[in-house]
Amino acid sequence: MIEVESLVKTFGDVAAVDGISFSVQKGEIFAFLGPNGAGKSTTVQMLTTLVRPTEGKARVNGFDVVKQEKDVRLSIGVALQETGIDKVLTGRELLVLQGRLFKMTKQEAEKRAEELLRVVSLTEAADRRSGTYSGGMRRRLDLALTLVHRPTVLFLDEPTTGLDPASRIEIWNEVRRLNEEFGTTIFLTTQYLEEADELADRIAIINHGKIVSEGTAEALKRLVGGETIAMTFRSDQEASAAAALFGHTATGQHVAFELVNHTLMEVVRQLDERSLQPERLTVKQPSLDDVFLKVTGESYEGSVPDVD
Ligand SMILES: Nc1ncnc2c1ncn2[C@@H]1O[C@H](COP(=O)(O)OP(=O)(O)OP(=O)(O)O)[C@@H](O)[C@H]1O
Repeated sequence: MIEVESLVKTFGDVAAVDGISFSVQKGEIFAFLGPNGAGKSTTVQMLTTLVRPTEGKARVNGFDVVKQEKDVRLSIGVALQETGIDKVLTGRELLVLQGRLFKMTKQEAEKRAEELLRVVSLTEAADRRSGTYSGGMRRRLDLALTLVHRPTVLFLDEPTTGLDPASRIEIWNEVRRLNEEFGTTIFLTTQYLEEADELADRIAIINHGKIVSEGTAEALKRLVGGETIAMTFRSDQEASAAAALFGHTATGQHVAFELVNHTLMEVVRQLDERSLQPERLTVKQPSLDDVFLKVTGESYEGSVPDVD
């Protein structure tokens, strides 16, 4: 549905997007994950024909984004970072208007509005002015507006940036629903590792205009190794004895190692057999933060503003 080959966009000396290639299959949710200024919006703008690539090729729904921009536009839905929704009209009125812009009859547009209000759970608020909606509701209305003409590919540029945690979860549910109910292919950008992890079938990490890693969340996490176990014992002696059982050394009362050669159950059983009881035991899964650090050498935290 989306094929991108060596795509480049430069602004003066700045390579905002620096030779990226990837493809997104039909029905997939694909996330572009990266910090501020990584090149996410510029990529979305090229794929949605709003910005012309400097070099490279991209096709969306089989249409070339430069040579067939009109066909691309008619087959996609786009929700950009800033929602430009009129505040005076109601949610329903805006949806009907959008349908009319896509040349639907009044009846068709009204029927479609009703359907979409249900899809994004705004039926009850349908006849209120959209200016009275919360941030989350406005984003949901924005999603509905992008769906009026039944696009097969949907582009969402940072759909939850600036939203509170509860509204973010609402949006996630809607995005999943669209994908499941209509089989819509979704390309989304996000600064939030958690969001990519929650929603995406596949993730590409973008940094300084380049894709630095790509795969499922699971595969990306495997890059940085497996689970790690961390234990704290009452004494250094106990910690040393416990560590030695698994071929490791303790640091004071602490023992930590990756669960490569032993399962968690084996570790617990062996400790129990020798009456070694840790005071604390935690098992940590690798996170996408760990992946980001590994593939970019930079910490993800600190590059992203807090939402709440
Ligand atoms: N119109 C423009 N003119 C000049 N430079 C630009 C323009 N648009 C983007 N850039 C630069 O290109 C780089 C990538 O920007 P882009 O907006 O694509 O990043 P992003 O990953 O979407 O970040 P954000 O989360 O802040 O939107 C940045 O360094 C940005 O300053």
